[in-house]
Amino acid sequence: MDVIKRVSQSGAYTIGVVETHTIGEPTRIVISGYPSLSGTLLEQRAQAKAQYDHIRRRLLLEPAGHADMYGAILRPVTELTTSGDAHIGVLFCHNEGYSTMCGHATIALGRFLIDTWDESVFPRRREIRVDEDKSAAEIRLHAPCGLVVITVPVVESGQSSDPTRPVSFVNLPAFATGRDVPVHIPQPARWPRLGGRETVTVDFCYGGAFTCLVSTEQLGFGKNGLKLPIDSQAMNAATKVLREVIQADESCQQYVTHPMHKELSSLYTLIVVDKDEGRPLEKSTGVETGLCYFAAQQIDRSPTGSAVTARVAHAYAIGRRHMGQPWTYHSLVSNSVGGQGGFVGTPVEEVSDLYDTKSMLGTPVRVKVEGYAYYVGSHTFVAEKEDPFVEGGFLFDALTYHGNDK
Ligand SMILES: O=C(O)[C@H]1NCC[C@@H]1O
Repeated sequence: MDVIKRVSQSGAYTIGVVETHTIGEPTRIVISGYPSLSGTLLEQRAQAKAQYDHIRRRLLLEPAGHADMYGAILRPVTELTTSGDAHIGVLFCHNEGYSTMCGHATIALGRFLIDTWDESVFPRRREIRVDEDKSAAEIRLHAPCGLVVITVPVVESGQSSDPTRPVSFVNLPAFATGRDVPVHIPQPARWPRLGGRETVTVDFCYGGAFTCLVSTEQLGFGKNGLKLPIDSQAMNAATKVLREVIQADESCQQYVTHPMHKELSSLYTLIVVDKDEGRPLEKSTGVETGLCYFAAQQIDRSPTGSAVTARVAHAYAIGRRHMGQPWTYHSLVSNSVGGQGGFVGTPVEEVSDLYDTKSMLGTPVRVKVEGYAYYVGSHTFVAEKEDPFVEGGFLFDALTYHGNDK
C-alpha cells in the first residue's frame, strides 16, 4: 500500500472502488477520486462520456479490468437529490459506454449504501430510515432512467445490510413494445446458423432500458431451449449480427423508442430466451433461463435486472402473467456455476396514466426485482502518466474475435 501511496503522491490519478458481485456479475463501485460533474444526471452522464471516458476505460477494460467488467459511479448531487426525491444518484458504465439502468448494480448498491457511513461517499446516509416491521430500509436511487426504489434488509437496527435476505428494487414503469416482430436479415450468409432464412422473429420490451428477446430456435440453435454446452462463438456472432441489424433497421426503431425521453431510446440488451408462452397461466410461479448480450458483446453473468423488469412487463402485457405473480429468472452463466436463486421478478402495480401508451402492448407496470449481492473486496487504482494505457485500456476480445467477422 505504501508503494501505491507513493505513486499517487507523485502525480498518478487515484480512484478508490468497492467491488461486489450480484449472482456472479461484478460491480466496481467508484467511491473516491472521480472528478466532479455538474448539471442534471443526464448532463453529468454526457460530461462523463465527453471528458472522463478514459477513467471508465482505465477501470473497466484491460489491464485493470476485463471485457465483462461493470461499473457504478456514485453521484451525490443530482436534480432529484436536490429536490429530496432521491437520496443519491448513479451512473452505470460497461465495456462500451454508459447505460440508463442496471438491476444487478442496483442490488449491489442497495447493500453498499446501507453499509457505508462515510459522508463523503453518501452524504444523505443518516436520512435512511428503517422499517422495524420488515427490518428493512428504503433507498431512493436516481438512475439515468429515473427514480428506482431499493429495499434493503438490515440488521443491528439498520447499521448494516443483511446478506441472508434478498435486496429488492421497484423499477420505473416497464412496458412491452413488440411481440413476434419479424426482423429482416439483409445478409443471412453472415449468420450460418440461419440456414438461409432471411427473417428472425423477436419481442421488444422496456425496463429502464430497451431489450430484445429472441428464442434459441429463432437464432438457429434448435428447439431444445437454452442449455449448456452452447457453441459460444456461433452464438456471439449471431447475437452480434442481430443487434447490429436491429440498430440499423429504420422499421425496428419504433420498438426501441421511449414515449417521453429521447436519451432512453435505443436497444441495450439482447436476451436469448426459453419462451414461456406454452406454459399454463394459472401456475403460481415459474422459472426461465436467459443469456444476455449487451454493450460490446459483454455477457451478463446475472439474470439482468433491467431485462427481468422488461420481461415481466412483456409477459404481463401479453396475458402470460398475473399481477403479483412471482417468476424466477436465471442466467445461463450464473445458474451453471452455482449462482444463488436467480432474480425473482413480480408485477406489482399497473401504471396507466403516465405515458402515451400508443406504442405499447397492454398497460405499463411497475415490477419488483429481488436478488442477492456480495462484497468481493476493494481497490485503489492508480494511473501513471508514463503508462501507455493511462488514457484507458483495451478489449482483447475486440482485437481477436469481434474484429474478424466483419
Ligand atoms: O442487471 C442489469 O440490468 C444489467 N447487468 C449488466 C447489464 C445490465 O445493465
